Amino acid sequence: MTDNNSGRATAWLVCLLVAAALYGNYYVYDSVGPVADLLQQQRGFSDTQIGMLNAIYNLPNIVLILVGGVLVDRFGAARMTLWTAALCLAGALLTAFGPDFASMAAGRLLFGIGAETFSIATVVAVADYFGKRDLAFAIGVTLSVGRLGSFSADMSPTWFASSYAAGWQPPLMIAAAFAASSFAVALVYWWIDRAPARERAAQGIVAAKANEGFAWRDMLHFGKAYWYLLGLCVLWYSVMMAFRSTFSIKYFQHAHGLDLATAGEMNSYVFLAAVFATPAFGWLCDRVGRYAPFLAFGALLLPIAMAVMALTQWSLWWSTLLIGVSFSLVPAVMWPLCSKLVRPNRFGTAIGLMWVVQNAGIGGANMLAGWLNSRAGASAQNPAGYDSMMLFFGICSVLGVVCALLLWLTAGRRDQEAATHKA
Ligand SMILES: N[C@@H](Cc1c[nH]cn1)C(=O)NCC(=O)O
Repeated sequence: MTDNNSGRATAWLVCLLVAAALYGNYYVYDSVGPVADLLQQQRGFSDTQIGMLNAIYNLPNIVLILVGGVLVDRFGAARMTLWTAALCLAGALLTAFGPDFASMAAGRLLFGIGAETFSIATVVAVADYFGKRDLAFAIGVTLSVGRLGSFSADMSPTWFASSYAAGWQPPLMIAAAFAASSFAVALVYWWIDRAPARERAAQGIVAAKANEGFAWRDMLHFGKAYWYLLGLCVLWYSVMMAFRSTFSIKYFQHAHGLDLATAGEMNSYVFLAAVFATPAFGWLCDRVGRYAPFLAFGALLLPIAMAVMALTQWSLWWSTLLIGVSFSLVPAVMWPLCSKLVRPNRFGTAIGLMWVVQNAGIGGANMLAGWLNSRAGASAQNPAGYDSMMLFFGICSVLGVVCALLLWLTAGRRDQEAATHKA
């Protein structure tokens, strides 16, 4: 389908539409943090309630994304992108207009149920159109535009200062508007996909999906390389998300003496680096035709960054640089490589299973790291109290490197070979 010029043009159009849809989705994902203080001051929400508005996103997905992945394989990426974008819009509206905490939490729950399956559908959409050629670059482009959505949400107090001055609700209404634009773009993608979907059906891909029913059994037949990839996904995302999204700013302040603004800025550079570097690394992997060695290199940078932060007094620019490269390289390679390790009609299920464990891992790492800090009394007066958290993150990231090396040994000697031995 993608061998001729019009096929390539359609593929890039779909890639850009999916990227635009992901931008709105990631904006809503990160929209609670900037209004946290206003919610506390104006609605009297406690820290626990604000934490719950984000936690409620992850918890149901420990079970639900697997179903979402199976549904993507069964009904196709375009239909699932559209349906889940509608769910996300409903969730964002309820969060913005909910009269009390319970309805706001229900809104975040609805958004979470839609958003993770939506993300799977976007990766599968790109894989449907790009096959082998330029796949990592195209996935890198969509992820990078998604990261721009996260970055925009972080910057929204500056960009939409007047809405923040008006209170907690207008910024969440802006987030709902981004969810609406994401739905509109998903609708255009679904419309464009109708003819190519018929073509895929004629080639037997969709027919195979529909006839084979649910795929629980198939998961047991994913090859060894897939399970090493899953191990890396859980360990790497647990450290990356629990550290960078939850504890890094506080750690920079207490253990390295940065003020809040500088610590926040230092953290946001990781997002900004990923906007540019993710597609660049994807492009490089496509050109070189190797994936596993790049993945192992990206995974290795994380424990090195942890060691630099915990064991040296080097400038935090070094660890930010290392984490920025790792945060750009690993996702740019992980999802294209996953598509090479399983059959196309099981790709959604394969990502779904990875994200089930990933969500549990991120939730567990957040809780364990918080408990380790509290137990050791970590604070500005006691920076050594963060040592056990850093050791925990260090061990997880080293185990991630072990998974990446085993993956390289199993499937990566010539990555292309993996495609011919799919589970
Ligand atoms: N399961 C998602 C988690 C996420 C991050 N931001 C929004 N959702 C995931 O792993 N997505 C791929 C990624 O690297 O963002």
